[in-house]
Amino acid sequence: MTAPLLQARHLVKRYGRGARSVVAVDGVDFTLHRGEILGIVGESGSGKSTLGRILLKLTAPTSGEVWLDGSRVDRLSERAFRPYRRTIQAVFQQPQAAFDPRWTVRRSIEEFHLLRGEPRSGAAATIEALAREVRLDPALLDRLPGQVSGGQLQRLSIARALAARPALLVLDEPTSALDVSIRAQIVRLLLALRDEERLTYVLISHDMEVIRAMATRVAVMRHGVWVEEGPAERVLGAPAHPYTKKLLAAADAGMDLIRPGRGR
Ligand SMILES: Nc1ncnc2c1ncn2[C@@H]1O[C@H](COP(=O)(O)OP(=O)(O)OP(=O)(O)O)[C@@H](O)[C@H]1O
Repeated sequence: MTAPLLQARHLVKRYGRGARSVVAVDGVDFTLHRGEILGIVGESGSGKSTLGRILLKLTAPTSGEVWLDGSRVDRLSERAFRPYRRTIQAVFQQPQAAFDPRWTVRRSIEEFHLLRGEPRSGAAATIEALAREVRLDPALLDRLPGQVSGGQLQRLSIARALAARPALLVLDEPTSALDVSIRAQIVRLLLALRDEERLTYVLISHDMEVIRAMATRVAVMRHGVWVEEGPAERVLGAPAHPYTKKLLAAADAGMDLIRPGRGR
């Protein structure tokens, strides 16, 4: 068996101090192997995004460890972490955040590509190939972010993440801002890319349908704690924890019990 791609060891994140502090992540442990899709579900405020941000090194854990590709990375300086920025990339709910509204999407992807240390020569061909990878006409690259649809912009943000040739994508509510009809297309695209690019995903979603369609493993998070974790079929088909049962029943009844927060 190959070494795990990602490991979390007893991660804790506390925001603030004293009586008013919030423990957003409360002792999370897991090991993720290549090719897996780990779905993380839980109500709004359960700590899913905070966990994703710790993995991406966008926020530091209060305690605990993150191991990427066999190396401990949570204590590294930004400079020392730079090579790992290629390994782990993110796709967020609002694709607009990945693009400068004044630039063509080509320029935003190109800048990102250069930031990742890729040479300028060949960048244009690479970026057009990336557009095709996400099943878009490269002509769209010359538009501003406001001149493409939400679904197209999410595809472009996936292309931007792929520009780094990552091994792992943290997908934080990647379909939640999209129309229902577009969601299925993005799910199909992400599944196809996982196979084509041998990717591994951490998938944060409040949408049980998306989790059902994609996850190979599911973790259920409540108040910062993983109350249940296991193979997707088992957790979704025969949940053991009462909270998981409650979430699944709410999803079956069409209730949006775990709607994600917006605008943070
Ligand atoms: N920067 C911050 N400062 C203080 N508290 C925060 C901060 N970010 C998140 N929190 C708090 O930490 C807890 C977990 O939030 P988090 O956004 O990780 O949950 P979530 O499960 O992703 O929620 P949602 O689905 O609504 O995005 C919440 O109580 C939230 O209010």
